Amino acid sequence: MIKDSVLIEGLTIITTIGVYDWEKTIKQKLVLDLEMQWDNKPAGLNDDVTFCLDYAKVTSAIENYVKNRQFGLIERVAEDVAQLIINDFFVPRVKIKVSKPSAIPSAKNVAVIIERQR
Ligand SMILES: Nc1nc2c(c(=O)[nH]1)N=C([C@H](O)[C@@H](O)CO)CN2
Repeated sequence: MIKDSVLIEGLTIITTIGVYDWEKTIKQKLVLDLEMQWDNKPAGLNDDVTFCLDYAKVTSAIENYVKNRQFGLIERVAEDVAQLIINDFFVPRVKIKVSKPSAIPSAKNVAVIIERQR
């Protein structure tokens, strides 16, 4: 059982997100927090980037995917990003929090959290 992970925290992406018509004509901020299960031992022992889950490459893939699409629910963003990480980066398990901090003026934040595995 692998207990190691790679994190990406506070990843801010501006995109088209929301269920209402007025939201489909504007861009809003999402913030993603990710915990990706990964065995960090080979990378650590060899000090070799080829063994690691490269958080820079994962970040670029997520940014390119999310900012160039239109979504209704933040749940959909979470599901799509989970599948991208599992399928393209061979991550066995991922936990994702998607926040939409501007959604509810009287709330500091709203978010969903999902966990998915290959
Ligand atoms: N669980 C969710 N509830 C709501 C969402 C959502 O994405 N997930 N979205 C909206 C609207 O788009 C809202 O953000 C507009 O302020 C409402 N509820």
